[in-house]
Amino acid sequence: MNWDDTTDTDAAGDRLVGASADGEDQAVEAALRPKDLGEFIGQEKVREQLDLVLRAARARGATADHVLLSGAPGLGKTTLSMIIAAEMEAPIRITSGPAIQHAGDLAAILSSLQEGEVLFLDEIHRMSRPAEEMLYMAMEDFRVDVIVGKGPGATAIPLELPPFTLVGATTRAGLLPPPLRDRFGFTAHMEFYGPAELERVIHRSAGLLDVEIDTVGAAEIAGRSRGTPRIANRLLRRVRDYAQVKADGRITQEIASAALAVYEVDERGLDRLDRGVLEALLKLFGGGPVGLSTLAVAVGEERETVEEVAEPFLVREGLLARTPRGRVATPAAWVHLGLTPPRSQSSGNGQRDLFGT
Ligand SMILES: Nc1ncnc2c1ncn2[C@@H]1O[C@H](COP(=O)(O)OP(=O)(O)OP(=O)(O)O)[C@@H](O)[C@H]1O
Ligand SMILES: [Mg+2]
Repeated sequence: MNWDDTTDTDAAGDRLVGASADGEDQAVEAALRPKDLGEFIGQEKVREQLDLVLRAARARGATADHVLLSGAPGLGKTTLSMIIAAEMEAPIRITSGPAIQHAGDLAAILSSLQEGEVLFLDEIHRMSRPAEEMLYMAMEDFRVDVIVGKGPGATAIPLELPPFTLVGATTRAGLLPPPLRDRFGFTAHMEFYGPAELERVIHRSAGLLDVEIDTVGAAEIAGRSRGTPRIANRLLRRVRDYAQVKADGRITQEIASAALAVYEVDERGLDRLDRGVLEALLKLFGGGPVGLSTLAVAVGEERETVEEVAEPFLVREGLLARTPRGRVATPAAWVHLGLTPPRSQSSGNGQRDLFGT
């Protein structure tokens, strides 16, 4: 699976199905975060492996190995970092790659860590090069060289650090330089969640938000959540609003689908932008192939918005393919929009392989 290109650009504004956290998410997410590994839903392999790593470290009375968490936005990286600290009964310090511009910024943080502390470095792929190089030594030898002075007179003063656990998070593991990747003792790849797992996330969150929801109501929301707990929680809040205003507050399947129809999130989690792109591709260009720029003009969006915001999910869902000749709709796209492919579709416009003819 390739989620390296899952980028939510500002161009798309605050989408209900966007995977990045908006202001409201940030405010409520703290309350919805699972607090320990047992509460963390899904990601079985990651959970099992991490459990072993942490238990073993605890049994040895040692600081846990450095952990790298990689995965698309909203899959639980920040949540897991906090769980790691909680499981180790260690304090956690939170910072991010973009916040560390100079090696000195990092030296200041590292030198103030307590023994056993968890340092969570979000968006670790966005750290500056000099800071990254300082981090190599800190991770391996628990030591940094602080450079004092400039030019030929500059001297490096070694500084011992207490043992600590670095938890790095990245949505783009591919962008990490190998020397950095290699210094993590354990790497967890977070996958998109299946519908059953998302249902559990929704039931759990509904409980915490004190909302009544039935099984089919939760399934309805789960199916539209694009494999992402953050989106599941956000859709749940919007459905809750609707249930409160239009009904008795209880979430059923009818309420969930009526609410999400209002917000234009369809059964598979496509929103207006996604559907607009697909519709243009099918109705105006007979399913393609069509160039990205032409497609973007047709939907009245920036090229980047179509490419970075709409397409990754459509590709992941198997509704659209990027080919050397342009964008092509798959047979599933025609089915999803309830349209019939034109006859010429299967006869020689570059889609042979896709249509199996
Ligand atoms: N496995 C899970 N079980 C229950 N809830 C989860 C799980 N994973 C994530 N969540 C919920 O989804 C929300 C988003 O998770 P989190 O902030 O950890 O994602 P992230 O991977 O750090 O995203 P980003 O890349 O944007 O920083 C949280 O509020 C959390 O409650
Ligand atoms: Mg995060």
